[in-house]
Amino acid sequence: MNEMTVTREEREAKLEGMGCKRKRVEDIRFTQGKGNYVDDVKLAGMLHGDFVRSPHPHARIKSIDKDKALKVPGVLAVLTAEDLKGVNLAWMPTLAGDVQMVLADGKVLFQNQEVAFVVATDRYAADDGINAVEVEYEALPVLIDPFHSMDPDAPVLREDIKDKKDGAHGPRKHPNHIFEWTVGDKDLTDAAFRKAEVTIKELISYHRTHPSPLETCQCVCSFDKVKGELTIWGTFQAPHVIRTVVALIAKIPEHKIHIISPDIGGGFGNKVGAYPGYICSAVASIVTGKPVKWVEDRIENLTSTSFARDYHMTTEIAATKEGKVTGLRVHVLADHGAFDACADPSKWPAGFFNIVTGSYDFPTAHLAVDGVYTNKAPGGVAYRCSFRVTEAAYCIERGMNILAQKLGMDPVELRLKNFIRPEQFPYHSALGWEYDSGDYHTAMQKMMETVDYAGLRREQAEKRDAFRRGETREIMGLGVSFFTEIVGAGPSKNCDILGIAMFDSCEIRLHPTGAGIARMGTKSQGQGHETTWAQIIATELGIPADDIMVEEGNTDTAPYGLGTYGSRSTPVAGAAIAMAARKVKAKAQMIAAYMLEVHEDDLEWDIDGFRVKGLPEKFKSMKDLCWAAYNAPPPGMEPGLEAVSYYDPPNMTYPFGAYLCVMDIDVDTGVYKVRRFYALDDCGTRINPMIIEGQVHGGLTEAFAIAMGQEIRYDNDGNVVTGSFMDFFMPTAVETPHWETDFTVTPSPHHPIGAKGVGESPNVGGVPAFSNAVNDAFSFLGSTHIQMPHDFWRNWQAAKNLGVIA
Ligand code: PCD
Ligand SMILES: [Cu+]
Repeated sequence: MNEMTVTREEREAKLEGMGCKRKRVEDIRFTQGKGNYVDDVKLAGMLHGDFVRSPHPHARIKSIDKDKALKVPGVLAVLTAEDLKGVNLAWMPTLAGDVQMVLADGKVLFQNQEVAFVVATDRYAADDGINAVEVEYEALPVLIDPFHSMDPDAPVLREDIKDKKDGAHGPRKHPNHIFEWTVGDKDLTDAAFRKAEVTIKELISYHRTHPSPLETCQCVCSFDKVKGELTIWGTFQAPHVIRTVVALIAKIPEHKIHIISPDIGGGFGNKVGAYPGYICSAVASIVTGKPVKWVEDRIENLTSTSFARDYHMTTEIAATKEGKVTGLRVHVLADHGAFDACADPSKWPAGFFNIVTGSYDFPTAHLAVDGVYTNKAPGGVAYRCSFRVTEAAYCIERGMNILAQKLGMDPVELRLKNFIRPEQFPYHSALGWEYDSGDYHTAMQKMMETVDYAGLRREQAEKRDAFRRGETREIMGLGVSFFTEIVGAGPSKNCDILGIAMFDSCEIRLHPTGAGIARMGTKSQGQGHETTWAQIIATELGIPADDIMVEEGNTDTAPYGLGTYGSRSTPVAGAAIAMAARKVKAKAQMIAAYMLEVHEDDLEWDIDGFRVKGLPEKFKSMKDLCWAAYNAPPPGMEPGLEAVSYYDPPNMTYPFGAYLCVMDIDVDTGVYKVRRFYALDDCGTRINPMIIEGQVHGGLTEAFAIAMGQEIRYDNDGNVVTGSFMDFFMPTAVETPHWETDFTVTPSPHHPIGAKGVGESPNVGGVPAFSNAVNDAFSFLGSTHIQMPHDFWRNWQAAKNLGVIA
């Protein structure tokens, strides 16, 4: 038989299945400039829309005069909130149960808020039109500091709900209060603190930042009046959700809405939410009968679409003298900006922040989160954050270091002492999660051995002595972080978006010659799904990955799914892919049994086909079975070979990792050098090790950016002072450190292929590693906690505050 002349290894290798460092198939077009992005969509007669934006962070709108703008050559329409009211679209629902202005209705609440939408024949005309719109504002007092948002005399921001006593998540304490969310056992935790031998308390702030993908948010809307159909090409991470939301709010039947996410130039959570640009373009297309394109510029992206973080976490840990943790108490003040447009699953006002107990066995914990309004842009969940997990990991990883310092213990030793032990999995955390699997000690041990942790600590001790003797002005920091992520939203029992359950899907159709197409409800924005999804199918079905075309992002053809964010694609859609493949395989097995004239149970799977147990020469390859499925199926069986799976995961997955950053800081200038960065990730079964490495490199670079300088900062008057790449730190290859990656493999017990997500992990674990390195460097000078971002200026400032420079 032909198959027998090649070795099993060769047959296996030819598939390029799971575990293979398969080259990214999408990069063939990306590296040749042949990607097809939203801005590449150019339709006949297409118009361009752009926004008049508010220079004021808080002001009443006294009047909007569009007359002059409408006289500008090329300008066809100017939309304001008054126009949108006619179609009931002046406000839109947010994913967090709040409502948000599409165009400023009576007042503006943050700088650069959308006030009017100008539609013109080209972008230049639209811009001239914008300059000609006359808006009269009456400035109002500005609220920027979240710690003052609930002051008795604070300006009331949301007049639309000022008398509403109840919000989407329970009672409100103040007109600027959004929600209070509490989890855990308060009495037990308070008791643990009363009994504690050692406690720490620190305000740990995670500043506001922004995902700023290379490609900004954009769309092209085209309404066909004759058919009554609306087609939208957009930078959507979740195309099906957009379709359902458009159907619900625009009252267009869902089958007459076509959402297409073409190639996307990075998403990072920025492209999950719904923005005024989408609604205004759709309305403009309906009004003008022409396609309308809207493309955000960089400043608009940084200042008005989904920000990230802005969590202020008062963190307390109780412990014994020996360093065993006995309780955790955290209060978070969450700054949501002008509207609560957080993209968490709807039931979770603070996302999965209750993963804040981290990798440690806390017998009890209590968490309270207060969300408040300020005069800042809305958003909240984006930037490799998987629903506030980055904030939680930063909180506990800084907290553990602060505790170690107080106990005079090494931060690694403290962690080893408190880790959840392998035999405790599945582990029930004090704040309500069930961790699926983990082996933290092994991962930490591997990190320590690889980097020679003990040797690094000795070197640090010598350097500190030399510093004290005045022989050097450089201090050395070792930043340890050990994170546990929670990804794969999610089980419909606890996750939905506006009532839409968070399953995901895959449809596989094999063609007669043994090639096929697979479609999912997810949407790659650069992650490489076209490569990795085919690898899962290759291993499951014995068809070379090269013979499988992966298609995502078209709601007309893809099965319904919730999209790509929160590292959910591998845990949820990845499972659906395996399940759909197994359905296909079950049918193929029946066909093989018929062709080989044996009972199905007498067959065994062998790399790329079925063989009769004990009779190795009796074999049918998957390729043979594809042909037979269409052209010679067993009597009574319907032809064809395809299947679809909608997968509702039983639990989330809990990837983890051990990171170490070695940093040197010159105290006189604040200039830091990242000497070494080691990242060990455990994401269970690894589909493509090269893609994982790329994901980790990208995520660490973002973590470096955030920890070491990137910030969306407002001055006291409400001006965004970091609204362009002139001021917003965007590391290039020059600043970016070298990354060392490593791994352990602890499969997820409930996932069909044992895989956990990985895309977000490096940001979750990376930020605390950098921040702990800086803090560790300064700790021997008497400092406990220095605020991020740790740019040169702040490091220099820290040295000054500690009295080491005059
Ligand atoms: N075990 C394992 C896992 C995983 N993987 C791979 O890796 C990746 C990833 O994955 P994941 O983790 O599952 O995730 P996804 O879902 O897919 O994605 C998402 C993520 O992803 C990341 N990464 C990235 N990359 C790129 N390039 N771009 C972008 O944009 C991005 N973004 C970011 C973010 S931010 Mo959010 O949205 O915030 O929530 S979330 C996120 C893909 O490809 C996959 O397949 C493998 O291989 N294996
Ligand atoms: Cu996220």
